[in-house]
Amino acid sequence: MAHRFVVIGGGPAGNTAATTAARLGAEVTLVERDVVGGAAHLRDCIPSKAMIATGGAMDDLRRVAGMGLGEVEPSVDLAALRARIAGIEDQLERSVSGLLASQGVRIVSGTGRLVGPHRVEVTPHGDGRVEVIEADTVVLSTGSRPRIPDFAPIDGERVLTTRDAYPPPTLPEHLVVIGSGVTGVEFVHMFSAFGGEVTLIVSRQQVLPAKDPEVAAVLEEDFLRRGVHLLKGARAEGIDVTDDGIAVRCDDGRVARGSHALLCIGSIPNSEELGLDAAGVETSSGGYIVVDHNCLSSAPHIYAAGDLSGKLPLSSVASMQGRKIAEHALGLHRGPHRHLDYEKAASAIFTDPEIADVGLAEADAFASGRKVRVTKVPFSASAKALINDDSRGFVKIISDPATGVVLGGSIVGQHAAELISVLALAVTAGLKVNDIVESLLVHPALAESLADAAE
Ligand SMILES: Cc1cc2nc3c(=O)[nH]c(=O)nc-3n(C[C@H](O)[C@H](O)[C@H](O)COP(=O)(O)OP(=O)(O)OC[C@H]3O[C@@H](n4cnc5c(N)ncnc54)[C@H](O)[C@@H]3O)c2cc1C
Ligand SMILES: NC(=O)c1ccc[n+]([C@@H]2O[C@H](COP(=O)([O-])OP(=O)(O)OC[C@H]3O[C@@H](n4cnc5c(N)ncnc54)[C@H](O)[C@@H]3O)[C@@H](O)[C@H]2O)c1
Repeated sequence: MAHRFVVIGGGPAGNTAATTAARLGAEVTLVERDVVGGAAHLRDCIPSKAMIATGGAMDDLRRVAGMGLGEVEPSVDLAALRARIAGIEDQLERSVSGLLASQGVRIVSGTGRLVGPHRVEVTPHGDGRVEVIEADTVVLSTGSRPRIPDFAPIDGERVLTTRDAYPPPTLPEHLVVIGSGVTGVEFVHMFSAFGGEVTLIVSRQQVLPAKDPEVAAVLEEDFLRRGVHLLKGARAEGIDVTDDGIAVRCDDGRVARGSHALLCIGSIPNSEELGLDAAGVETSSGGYIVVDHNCLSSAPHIYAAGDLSGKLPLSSVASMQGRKIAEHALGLHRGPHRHLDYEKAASAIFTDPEIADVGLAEADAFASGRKVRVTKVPFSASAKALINDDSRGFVKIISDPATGVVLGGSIVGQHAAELISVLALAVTAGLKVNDIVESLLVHPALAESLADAAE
């Protein structure tokens, strides 16, 4: 009998686990209650990037003077933007569903939960019959949802979670963004590019508190240039909805007024209704499933992946976890294999300029006393950056001074999210700075700055 592989949740984690397991010969069932492709993925990650791309196009048009062209003042067509976002979601959902179907994965539409160590119960939407599916392996990949504190009267009109904002019913004249992590700064960038006024409530003294201060400073400079109001050292603790807008009350007595408020204060895992006790699956105090390096939970055949696993909450990481789980469950780890190393995950923040990094951070190396070589070149020395009329930012490479092996790097500037792939490959494959220096790259190209920094 084929291995019965049951997945609850069809986001990047679940659908990659499903297609990989099917390719390896398992009999795969995928249970999804909402949207195949993933609610966080298709209703946060992707639309936020699509809206940022639209804002970026507007910024490019405003910059045409620098390219020797006449000035243009673009405006947003809200209906066209809404249709663009819906079109992208539809196309990606169809493409993921098509891939699953082509691999023979059975998709069951409904809400899944464990009713025993090897049994998953699915409650369909509407009047359908409750189904119980027997499983040899279960993958829990139900993702996360925006955290909504008691003080926030979310109405989807003026007080929004991120999922209400692609785009919101009306374009904010003045948006107050609460929270300055990755999500918060991307939204500040997005709505200021659309031409609105933006206030950002920053709970610490620096936006992106987890990032390199040098990188955060470049972003703050851009925000100030755009006229963004930064309320530093303030935590939101109340939101009042008035006739003509909103007022966000902060714990230090300051009040941020605007037309709309947007919560960007993190996510919580979808774990409460999964029947975890019925299968002996342990969770952390935050509700994440406790997993080992193979994403295996405290139950020997139940895995967790994606945001639910409490590791690095990125779509790219979720997919890789899904792939590794299927390979582990179906015995591929008995041969040579590479463990998932979260420290080597590349990530990017889609602001203007973009910010991307991978591997060891300079600050972490110094904090741990590790000897590293840090080399940095600005894009102002790049012919391509000058041709593009945007020479902001830099490339920084962290390497081992003894061996030359690339340990990490960060890039701030145009196309940083694409360029970081070269360093991600170097970090994963253990390449040396000389491998980059001796690669014959295209000229003129921004990637040449990587070779210059590796020199
Ligand atoms: C604003 C924002 C922007 C982001 N941008 C990026 C980015 O640029 N790059 C990046 O890599 N990551 C980004 N992320 C993170 C990324 O979206 C998540 O890490 C990723 O979607 C997690 O994948 P997942 O499979 O765990 O969860 P999801 O994508 O949420 O999929 C989980 C699925 O499980 C389903 N489900 C839940 N409970 C049940 C149940 N009981 N039964 C059946 N189905 C169920 C849900 O409907 C959902 O479809 C962003 C996140 C946010 C909030
Ligand atoms: N481009 C990308 O890849 C991308 C984009 C968005 C999110 N993500 C993923 O999602 C993860 C979570 O990011 P996030 O920004 O959604 O959450 P986060 O938890 O990293 O940041 C939330 C911020 O809100 C602040 N905060 C909390 N309560 C507050 C209050 N009452 N008032 C003011 N500030 C408050 C916190 O101090 C924190 O700085 C990221 O680490 C990343 O993995 C990725």
